[in-house]
Amino acid sequence: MEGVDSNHMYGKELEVGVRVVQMACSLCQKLQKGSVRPSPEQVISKDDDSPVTVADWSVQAMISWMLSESFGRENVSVVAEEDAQTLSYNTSTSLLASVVATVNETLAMSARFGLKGPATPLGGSEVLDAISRCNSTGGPVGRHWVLDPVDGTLGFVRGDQYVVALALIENGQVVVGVLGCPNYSIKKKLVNDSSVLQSDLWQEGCVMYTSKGSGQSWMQQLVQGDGSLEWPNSASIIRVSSIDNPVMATFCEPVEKANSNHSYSAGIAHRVGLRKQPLRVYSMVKYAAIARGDAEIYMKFAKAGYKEKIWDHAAGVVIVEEAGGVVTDAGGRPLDFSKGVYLEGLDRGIVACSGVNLHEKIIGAVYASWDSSDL
Ligand SMILES: Nc1ncnc2c1ncn2[C@@H]1O[C@H](COP(=O)(O)O)[C@@H](OP(=O)(O)O)[C@H]1O
Ligand SMILES: [Mg+2]
Repeated sequence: MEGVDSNHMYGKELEVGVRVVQMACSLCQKLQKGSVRPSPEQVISKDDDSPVTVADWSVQAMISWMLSESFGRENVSVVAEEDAQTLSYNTSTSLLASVVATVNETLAMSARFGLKGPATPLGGSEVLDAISRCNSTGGPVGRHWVLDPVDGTLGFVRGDQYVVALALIENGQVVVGVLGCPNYSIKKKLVNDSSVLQSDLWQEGCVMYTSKGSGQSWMQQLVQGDGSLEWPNSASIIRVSSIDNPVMATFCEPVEKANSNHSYSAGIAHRVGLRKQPLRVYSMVKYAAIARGDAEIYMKFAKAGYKEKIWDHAAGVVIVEEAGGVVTDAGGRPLDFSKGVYLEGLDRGIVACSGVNLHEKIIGAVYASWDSSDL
């Protein structure tokens, strides 16, 4: 029951990745708990209408700074969701001050997570610089970290599921994946009733991680209260579900209709004989649910023209694969992380399954039904 140690390939990258994601989860929980939960005016709408909060910027700044410290600034290329533009406006002084305070409060706890923080607190320009350094566009050559500081920002704002997702891509392949799931308890299963996800589960979240080729994915508890992170640690190995009968299988999909066509996935579900109601969950927690066997299928069919970004999938895909699952586009081909910020060439949608039998059935149903759909 021991997690990977530093002799393992990508050992240092994985170790630093888990430590910073644990720290980021702690940051998010502090913001989400009680009084400092973002009020509506603290949730800013981006150009694509998706929300961004102090948590998104603070996590990105903190992780960017830590990666630079750990691996050397000149060696670190980060592809991440946020930029520093809004925060740099003259009208954003108080927003920037909140981000700087949050980042410094978190960095001050570095030792508990086995990391070294700055000698003196970071100033505004250092925080802005750490955020804007994450402007790499990735690509087929070299090492690129891929970060979604808060995936499922809507879930975060609503006190529901969200994740901190960090991955490392090397020469176009995802080689390390870390998913911090602050509201996804190690013990409790996901249910459709979001009222069960309220405050009693805070502090019981988990972090999942893997490195490519290890043949295993791990799960550990979030560091609690004033606790500290041990490494190597007592993480548990997680495996996908062994259910391959569609009648018994659970499928999950995005909560938001705008992000995936619910009626098309319902048609696929009917065709392959799935009986259970879909489990609608925000964020990459859907990948986490497949990896640890809480669900068997994840389907996402975005509107034509929407281009999936690598940070919304990289960490989840490698964790599901190493836990024994299969992830492809809806045409059955592997996702291509080598083309830059987007999953270029993605065929119709994304299908993640606990095993090949269910996966073949879903892909077959897509081929059989696509032409008669309005997608
Ligand atoms: N129109 C759209 N279609 C599909 N996915 C979208 C979308 N608009 C945003 N998304 C992505 O869907 C993610 C949320 O996933 P889900 O719907 O599964 O919870 C968002 O991540 P962020 O919350 O990090 O912006 C965003 O990247
Ligand atoms: Mg996202």
